[in-house]
Amino acid sequence: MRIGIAGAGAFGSALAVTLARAGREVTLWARDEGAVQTMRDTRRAVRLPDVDLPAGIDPVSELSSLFSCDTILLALPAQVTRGFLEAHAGALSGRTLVACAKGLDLTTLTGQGAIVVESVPDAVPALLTGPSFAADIARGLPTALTLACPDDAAGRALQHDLSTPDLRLYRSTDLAGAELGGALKNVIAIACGACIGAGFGDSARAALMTRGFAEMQRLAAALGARPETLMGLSGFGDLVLTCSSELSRNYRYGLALGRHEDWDAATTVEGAHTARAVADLATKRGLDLPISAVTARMVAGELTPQQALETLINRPLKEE
Ligand SMILES: NC(=O)C1=CN([C@@H]2O[C@H](COP(=O)(O)OP(=O)(O)OC[C@H]3O[C@@H](n4cnc5c(N)ncnc54)[C@H](OP(=O)(O)O)[C@@H]3O)[C@@H](O)[C@H]2O)C=CC1
Ligand SMILES: O=C(CO)COP(=O)(O)O
Repeated sequence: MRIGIAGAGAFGSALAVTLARAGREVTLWARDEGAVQTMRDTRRAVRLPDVDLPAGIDPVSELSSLFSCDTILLALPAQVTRGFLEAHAGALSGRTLVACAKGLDLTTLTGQGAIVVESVPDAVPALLTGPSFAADIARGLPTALTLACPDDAAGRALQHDLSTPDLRLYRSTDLAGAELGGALKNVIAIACGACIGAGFGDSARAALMTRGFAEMQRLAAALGARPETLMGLSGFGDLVLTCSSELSRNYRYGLALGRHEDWDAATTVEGAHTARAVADLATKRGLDLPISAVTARMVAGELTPQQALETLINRPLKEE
């Protein structure tokens, strides 16, 4: 069985590496012909420093090679997934499509699993998410993730196809819960980074993580997720990792906001887009999500971290 991966960024490359090390044949697609040629010539990943590509990985720039795979992992930025799937819906018909991005689509306010369902209705939709840095996976460090697939039988097969000796996959049928956990934690990670960057301290960060998790649960429940999914790897697990490690781009972006430092706009920071989407969803559904709301306003340059803190701490006192 050959596994296709769309996107040879950090995550797509890391997944390709762990799968190929476990003996799977992998077609790794990137849009940039030059990058593909470099990978073929050097057998090194272009977006992951010092990572060798095992022989089982075939880097390609022709979409036809990707579309010949029965199972395709979508490791593109969250705002790119829908356009990619809609443009190629015919060629992707009937495939198993595993969304790997973590973010809500800004135009439709939908998660990555729902995008697969809507864009390619006759595909088998699935989602791979949870606490994992690409660099850790590529180094062969132990990692546990959630594989969500509404079709239990297809999910069981996929769990075996995508698990490796270093990558332990837990199964779920709750696509909505898994996609929301991975997307929403990025917003809270930006808030936590800003908190530490501005010097508000570890206690304040713990409060943001806890109250941020309450917001994640509130929004996810309103959108039909199962509460227990948010308690697992895709929700709580990824929240802990992303809010506490400088390996996270979302957290580092927050640190830069807190320190009033410049940030490279080309870096993938999913939480910046998702913060806006969450603010829109909260307005539409009449939900109170104060940490996400101030984070969206910080990202938009409408609030400084100090103003965001004052907004949160001066809210009316309430029961926990
Ligand atoms: N990095 C990580 O540790 C993890 C990342 N993820 C998630 O994976 C997703 C991707 O992240 P990551 O791989 O790190 O991001 P990167 O920034 O490393 O890579 C993004 C990739 O997407 C490609 N790309 C961007 N726009 C397009 C487009 N319009 N059409 C085709 N390809 C495009 C880029 O190609 P080009 O180089 O040509 O611009 C690049 O190869 C994110 O949602 C992230 O949250 C999940 C878990 C861990
Ligand atoms: O999702 C991730 C860890 O699970 C990667 O986080 P960043 O996108 O913030 O780097």
